[in-house]
Amino acid sequence: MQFKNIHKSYRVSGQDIPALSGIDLTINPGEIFGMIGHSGAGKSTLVRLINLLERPSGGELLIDGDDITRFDDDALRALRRRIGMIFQHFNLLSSKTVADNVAFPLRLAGKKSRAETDARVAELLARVGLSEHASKYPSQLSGGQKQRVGIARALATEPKILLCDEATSALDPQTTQSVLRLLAEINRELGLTIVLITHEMDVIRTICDRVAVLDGGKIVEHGPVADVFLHPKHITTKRFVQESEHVDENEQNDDFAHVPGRIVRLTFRGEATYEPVLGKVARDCGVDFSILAGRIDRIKDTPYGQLTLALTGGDIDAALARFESEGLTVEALRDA
Ligand SMILES: Nc1ncnc2c1ncn2[C@@H]1O[C@H](COP(=O)(O)OP(=O)(O)OP(=O)(O)O)[C@@H](O)[C@H]1O
Repeated sequence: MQFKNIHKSYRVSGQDIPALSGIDLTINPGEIFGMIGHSGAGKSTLVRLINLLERPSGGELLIDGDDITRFDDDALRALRRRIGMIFQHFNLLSSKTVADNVAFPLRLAGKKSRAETDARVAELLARVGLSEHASKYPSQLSGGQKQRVGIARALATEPKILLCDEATSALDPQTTQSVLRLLAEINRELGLTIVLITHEMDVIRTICDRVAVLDGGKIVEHGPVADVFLHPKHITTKRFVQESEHVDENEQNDDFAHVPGRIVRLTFRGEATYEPVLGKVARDCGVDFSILAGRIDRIKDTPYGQLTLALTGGDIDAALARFESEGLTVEALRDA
């Protein structure tokens, strides 16, 4: 999927108000791509362009090499069957049972017999863990269960792409994790491309391979999740990272004002996270360290650690060079 210089404006009271400007982006088949941004950044607009719920005002949007903005009605209908979507508020039909909600897109497509539809619905409900709830109505389900119905319905027509519009924003943290696990499993097992938008860093950190940060209708930073979030460059990305880590960098710098030594941040990734590098290098170089801040976490399946250290004594330059040669990233936060 390729966005080429995509622009989108909305006409409001006779004026064109830009919502997206100059979006250039490639999303690879089979990846989970996240878009993060604050309210009004343009996330919903961007995701809704992919199935042409909104039309771009300019630029090209290629899927499998075809510019979908030029599709006629038939091609567009076929495209939409290849793209499933789930929503923040689930958008289930309240007067239909769980099974009928999931069957709905199959009946619309009109290609399957009754028996085939029933079999497909049973298979989808089993996949999302709702087999026992087939004859319930949406009002009898929890939020997480409703989103599972949404996922089963979105998968009914065997899409290649799944769009998730703030799909976990109405759910509590535990339910969010279980829905994200289900999405990751679907991505792995069905090879589906997932594009999700969110304002929550943790969602991106948990399942995305790559991320784009949107601000004011533009992509301000994008790349592999670990690169973008461990070494954020743009102020908006830095704020998302700080919010998710509950860290106020200014406050922290004030706290460190009275700590002697050179202050550095070390980032460990993958297997290096569990290596006893710190002690070894400190000993070899005669450097003392105090740990000022730190966290160990995972980005998707990869562990990482970040430590803020004050270094004193010994050969600090040699220690920093050793850290780098051991594969850690070293950022100088304050010279002595
Ligand atoms: N149908 C519309 N008509 C007019 N303006 C719109 C319309 N939809 C979105 N906008 C405007 O376009 C900009 C981007 O909105 P969009 O909904 O894409 O952002 P968002 O990042 O998804 O925000 P949120 O998380 O609040 O939904 C905003 O300034 C919004 O007011």
